Amino acid sequence: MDRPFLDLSPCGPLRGALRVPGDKSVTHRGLMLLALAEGEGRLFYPLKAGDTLSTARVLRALGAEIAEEGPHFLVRGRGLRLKEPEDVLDCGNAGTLMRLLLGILAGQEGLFAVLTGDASLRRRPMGRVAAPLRAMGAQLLGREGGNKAPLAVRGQGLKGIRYTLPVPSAQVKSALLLAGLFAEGATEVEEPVPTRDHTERLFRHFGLPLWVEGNRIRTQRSGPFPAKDLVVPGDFSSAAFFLVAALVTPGSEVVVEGVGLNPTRTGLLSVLKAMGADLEWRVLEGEAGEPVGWVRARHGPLKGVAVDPGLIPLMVDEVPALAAAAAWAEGETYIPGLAELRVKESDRVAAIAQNLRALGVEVEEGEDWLRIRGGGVRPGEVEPFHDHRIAMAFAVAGLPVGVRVWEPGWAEISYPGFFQDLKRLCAAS
Ligand SMILES: O=C(O)C1=C[C@@H](OP(=O)(O)O)[C@@H](O)[C@H](O)C1
Ligand SMILES: C=C(OP(=O)(O)O)C(=O)O
Repeated sequence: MDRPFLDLSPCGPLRGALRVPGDKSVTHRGLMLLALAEGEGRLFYPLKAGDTLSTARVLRALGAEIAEEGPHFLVRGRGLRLKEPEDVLDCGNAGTLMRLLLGILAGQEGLFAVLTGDASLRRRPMGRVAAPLRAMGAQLLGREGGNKAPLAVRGQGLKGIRYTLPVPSAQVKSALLLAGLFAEGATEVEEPVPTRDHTERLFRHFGLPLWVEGNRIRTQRSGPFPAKDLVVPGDFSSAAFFLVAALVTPGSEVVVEGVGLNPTRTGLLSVLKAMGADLEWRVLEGEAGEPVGWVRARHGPLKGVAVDPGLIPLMVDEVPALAAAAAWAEGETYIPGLAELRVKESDRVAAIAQNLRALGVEVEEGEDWLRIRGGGVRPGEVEPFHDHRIAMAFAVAGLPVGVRVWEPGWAEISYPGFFQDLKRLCAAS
């Protein structure tokens, strides 16, 4: 069978301004909370891509009305009570959808649902949400004792628990906070290291119960709450590819506008700065409690660094983009703390190592670390391993010299139009 590919010829300087699609994490959560709210609310400038369209489809099967209004979504919520779906709920490729939805469905008393996903999602660990949800009283069954989808859930009366996250995961934290909205008593999550806090910010936006003390986040059962419009900022994770593309391509200068700059997402900026990157950014406004602004990146020399493992949860989806920058840096970059990358859409540690080697870069791979010897790449072929971030990161790594990207369509999971935007900025020079 012929596999699709895209040949990117060597790109001259990238120049110009760009708005990236809406934030994926905020879109998933905005749709879910509006589906649980009472009345109609609009989600302005959401991400409409593979993952979030899966969320819209699944929420419709659970009785929410979701209409498209140009680029926006108009959602009529169910007032906390979802409808029993008539068929299996297909979460596609979206881990965030499956894990957060398990939290919501666990507390929908009497409602039965089966969740599945594509081959990648069916390989990913769900025990991390199933175990604490069961401790709250959830009834959950699935492959490997509830660790792998397909998963069946029958909603129950839940009881709040106190839970310390064993892995830094905003998805686990969010699943428990969402379940806590339906549980008796308080639900408290302690996170040893900070992870993205979009759920907390959206709870505040919708006036849902929330207390944060240091690294402890608490909620409790909520009564019906009214829908409220929400503006979705641009996705920093999508912006990251263009920032790195500009940093590694001689003569480039790119500005990404209207992008979310939530500090629990922007760890990459600190690491790139430490590498000597010519980067500037400003927060200009807030939307739904999320800081939004612009970031400018100019090409210049980069040097290798040893990354602080504590920063990884604040840039967990940007490690493939960082690896692309490291390939062009002078000297060695050491990236520890990568255990979680092994259980993403692909084994990202292995996928990064393999693609760097395919582009002629020397790399050492440990169980949870990478050591990348920089100095530039040579033309080659990139294998996404069915993973959007790998496809985009290595398109960028190879951009200055030209690269073939196999199955470029994977980028559409989080960024429809990625390659068009890339070509437009290259052509603008
Ligand atoms: O909560 C979220 O929206 C996300 C959390 C992260 O996953 P983990 O919670 O598994 O770290 C991240 O990798 C994913 O892309 C989105
Ligand atoms: C890990 C990701 O998403 P998810 O876990 O929602 O599939 C990602 O977008 O990089």
